[in-house]
Amino acid sequence: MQFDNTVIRNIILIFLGIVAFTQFYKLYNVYYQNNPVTAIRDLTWGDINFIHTTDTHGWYSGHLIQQSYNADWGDFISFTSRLKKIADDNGQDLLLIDSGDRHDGNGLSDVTVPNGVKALPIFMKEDYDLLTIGNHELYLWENSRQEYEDLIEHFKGNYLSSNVEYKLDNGTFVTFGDKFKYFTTPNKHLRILSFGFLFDFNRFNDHSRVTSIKEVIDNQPWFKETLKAYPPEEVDLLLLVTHVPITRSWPEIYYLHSVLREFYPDTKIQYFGGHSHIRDFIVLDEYATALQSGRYCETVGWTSINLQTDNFKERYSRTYIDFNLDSFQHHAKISSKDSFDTEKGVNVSKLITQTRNELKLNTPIGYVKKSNYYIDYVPITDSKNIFHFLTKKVLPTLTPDDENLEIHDERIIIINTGSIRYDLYKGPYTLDSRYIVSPFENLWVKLSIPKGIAIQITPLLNDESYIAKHLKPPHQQDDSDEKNARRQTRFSYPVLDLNDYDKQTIKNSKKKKKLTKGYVTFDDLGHEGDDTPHKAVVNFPIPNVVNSEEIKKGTSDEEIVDLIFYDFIESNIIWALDQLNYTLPEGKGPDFYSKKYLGTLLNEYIRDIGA
Ligand SMILES: Nc1nc2c(ncn2[C@@H]2O[C@H](COP(=O)(O)O)[C@@H](O)[C@H]2O)c(=O)[nH]1
Ligand SMILES: [Zn+2]
Ligand SMILES: [Zn+2]
Repeated sequence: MQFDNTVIRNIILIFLGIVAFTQFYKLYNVYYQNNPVTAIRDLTWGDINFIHTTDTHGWYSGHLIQQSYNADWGDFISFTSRLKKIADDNGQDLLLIDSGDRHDGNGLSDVTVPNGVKALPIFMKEDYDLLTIGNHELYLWENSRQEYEDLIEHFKGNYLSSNVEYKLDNGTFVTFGDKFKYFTTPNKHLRILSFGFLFDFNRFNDHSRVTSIKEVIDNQPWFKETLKAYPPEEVDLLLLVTHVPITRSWPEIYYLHSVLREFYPDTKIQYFGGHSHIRDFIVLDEYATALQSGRYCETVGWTSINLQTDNFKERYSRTYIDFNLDSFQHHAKISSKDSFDTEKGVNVSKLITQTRNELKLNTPIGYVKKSNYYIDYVPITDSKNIFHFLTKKVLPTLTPDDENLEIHDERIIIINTGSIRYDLYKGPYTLDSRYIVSPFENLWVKLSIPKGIAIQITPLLNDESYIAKHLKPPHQQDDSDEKNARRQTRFSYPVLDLNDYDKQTIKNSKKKKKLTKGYVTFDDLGHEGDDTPHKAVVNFPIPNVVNSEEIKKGTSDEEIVDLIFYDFIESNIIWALDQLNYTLPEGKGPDFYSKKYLGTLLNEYIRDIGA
């Protein structure tokens, strides 16, 4: 068989092309091994440096099935102790700050009575320089009492709370810790005046009291007297440890800042925020910034300040450190785990394991076979959305505790979406999983009202008014106006081009095989704050409330139906009825319906039916 030269030449060319491509692909991989796009971005150190945690919500075991957050509290303690050594060796200061919310959302804190009794001693192993109180320390008296009797005693003088008080048995109100602290840092001898604030939270238990920041500033003389007692020439840095979102759409920090600037026109001011569970960094002016560090031990926040430079860009740095060992060891500059571990850190990790065994947190309840169920990684209409799963499958299994209770043929069951705290992942569903997803132990109550009224409640609560806004997942409370404002207008240091961000994110997402999913944070300093580049996780919008609907077609609006909801959102339901000009019959408040918590319903559904 005669082959003409062309065919032979083509075969050789194809062969050479395959060889060249193979070589190129090998070189491409070698390049990425040495320069992986997931190369961890280094920390920038300054005269004074801060490690910040907030909204840990009991996640001290770490995330057992998420590699990106595989470090536990013992590893975190080893990490901060290594960083302290680096700071001391360089004559720099490093302060550890926590912004509260240490309960609700993890079996380690929530499975005990009272909540937190085993988790808080683990939290307290970390030597925080300053910490404050979150709203989750105030829903239940038992948690407020723990703060007052245990944490404040333990953190002597470092627990600041300028607008929250605790009621003693004799009825007098006292400060949770101290209203302010004036101190000097060990290495740079910086003189710091610090305060601790909580947002204007009104669901505090009757053994506590929150006064709004504005009320404290305007009507409690002690605050301005303190500012006058420590004039600018005696203060190198003002430090505000808060459980307040720093986002521009939440005004409280900005009011506080306007007053502080009256007394301290150009003193450096560092704010730490919390509550809305997002990573964020805001530039308030050229001598003031605010850092917020996510949630659930997914993030360790970092910010540094160079106090001497006149150049804004050299003055500040911020990093959101993924809560994992690779990141921790990278920033500690210690490649071997054995050398990275500290005795205290190892002992705390052992205590966590021992506590988890004692609490039987890994007890299997069932198995999530079919899918992951996400809070907002997929739209609410998607069968893989957890609210879709709960409203279609789980809530309809709720039955009244009293079988003699008067009930009607049709019913609507409403939950606030903020009551669901984390995605539900495929795999073993354990006692821990139940608290991770649905930790709150609210009673179900019932109102029997005309169908025409009942079907309007959910849409009404899902408008963006303030009263309803606090019912959705915290990170979704940063409303879309704020997100858009953040993307279009930038503070003048530096002016960021929105397109840069989009280009970078699209570029990153094109390297999908090299990037893990995770946070891609766009803040006032740009989009390279995350220490580990990720492929962005999408957050679809989530409403304030969702409901299951067991309503028949064709029945009239006057038909009486049962509206069932958490007692936690009773005030919001009553508000909605008022908005609808519906008056409940005399003495017909909500009736008790069931004390089978949603978490228990979920357990039974997964155990008996499977998900
Ligand atoms: N159904 C319930 N939802 C609750 C309860 N306590 C709090 N929440 C929800 O959490 C957010 C606040 O969370 P945070 O971590 O940002 O402080 C709140 O707005 C509610 O949506 C509860 O007992 N039951
Ligand atoms: Zn929180
Ligand atoms: Zn909070």
